[in-house]
Amino acid sequence: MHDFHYREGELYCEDVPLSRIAKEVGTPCYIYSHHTLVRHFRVYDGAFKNIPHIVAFAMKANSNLAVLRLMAKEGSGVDIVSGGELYRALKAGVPPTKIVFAGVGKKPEEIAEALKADILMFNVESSAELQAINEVAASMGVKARVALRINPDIDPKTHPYISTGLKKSKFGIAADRAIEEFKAAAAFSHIKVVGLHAHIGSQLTQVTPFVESLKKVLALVQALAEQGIPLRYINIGGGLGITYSDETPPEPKDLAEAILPLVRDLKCVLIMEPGRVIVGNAGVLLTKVLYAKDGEAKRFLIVDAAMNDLIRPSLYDAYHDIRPVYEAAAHGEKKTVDVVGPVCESGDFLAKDRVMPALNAGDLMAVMSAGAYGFVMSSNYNSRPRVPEVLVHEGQIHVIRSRESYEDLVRGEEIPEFLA
Ligand SMILES: Cc1ncc(COP(=O)(O)O)c(C=O)c1O
Ligand SMILES: N[C@@H](CCCC[NH3+])C(=O)O
Repeated sequence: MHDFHYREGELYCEDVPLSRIAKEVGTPCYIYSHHTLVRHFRVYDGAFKNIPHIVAFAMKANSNLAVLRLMAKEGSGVDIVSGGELYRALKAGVPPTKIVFAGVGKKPEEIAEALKADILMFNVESSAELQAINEVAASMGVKARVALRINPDIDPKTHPYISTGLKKSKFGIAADRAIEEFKAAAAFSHIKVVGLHAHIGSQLTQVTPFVESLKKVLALVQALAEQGIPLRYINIGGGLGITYSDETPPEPKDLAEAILPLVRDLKCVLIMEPGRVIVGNAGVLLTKVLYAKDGEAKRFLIVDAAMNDLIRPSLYDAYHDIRPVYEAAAHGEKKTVDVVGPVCESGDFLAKDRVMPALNAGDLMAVMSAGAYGFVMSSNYNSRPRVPEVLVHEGQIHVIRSRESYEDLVRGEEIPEFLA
């Protein structure tokens, strides 16, 4: 995260001190580095430059319009999972020719919207969905391009909540039923089978599960070609992990090195759906200590951000590094603390039993590695307005989503006449 660094004792994002953002925008807020976002995209995309490929950024990780626009400008496509994500992608100017649509529960309206936009393809997760897509396409007089998402039954060795390619998972079609499903798909009047998709999980820290999954995919691609169903696209999903604390995940070039020899001679376009690896370490959540409280057993730092702003610690027991904005504090006395928010839940914490500098009320701190699955998973729980998102670019602070107001909180709610 070298665009987030200490300079003269203070934490900066690129050339902007975080204290300036706190002053101008307030806390809590999400802060993204434009420079890091672009660099991460280019490193990933560049690793695969020797073969025909599409990077379809998994926008579920961060779907802010400005982030999507900058990705599109870099040549990225997107992996979407809902009509809402399609709407955002189109609004941000992502070309439909680079949009792929995954998810186990696509609704007929969403399928119609995607067909109308003429997206590249649907990643189909069941035979019932295939039928639904065929019906919607028939009613619109078009043919839907699809890839079947297979479940390769590979253990990605990550958190169980973010494993997606095991037999017991709800995602994809069992690999041993794939040929049968592909044959059925090819027989539909309004379906054109163009690819095969597999995504086995998120925050992967080893290359081996990717390779094992790809080997299963390639065996199927060959078997399908022999049965007269040639495929043009192979989608290996996303999932590359990042360093939150001491993980040492492979870099995109390591992934490319392991994968390219296996796919080089195929006449296929490789699609990849990285999310976290592009945006995770390009963002932080800036928060302020409201109170320090010494409880019976431990010390609590009560901050103005909470589980509704960043749910990963509460949901997955995920580790996010926390750094004081003023470096002097980092070198001061350390204590074991819980960093907690104001939400009325015991599970509302950003760090538990963390040995960290003894900060006090008014101190600013940055929750690191919060660019992926941060703001997008935030909620209004406890009627807390969602926080702003800020993009730093060439010394400027751009508010790319403003802080919600109390009016925003009640938008769409109504008290019916009979209660008047
Ligand atoms: C189908 C699909 N593609 C891509 C991704 C992106 O994953 P990650 O953010 O781990 O790269 C996900 C989420 O795990 C997914 O479900
Ligand atoms: N939300 C998860 C990742 C989910 C991946 C979705 N396919 C996380 O924060 O780690």
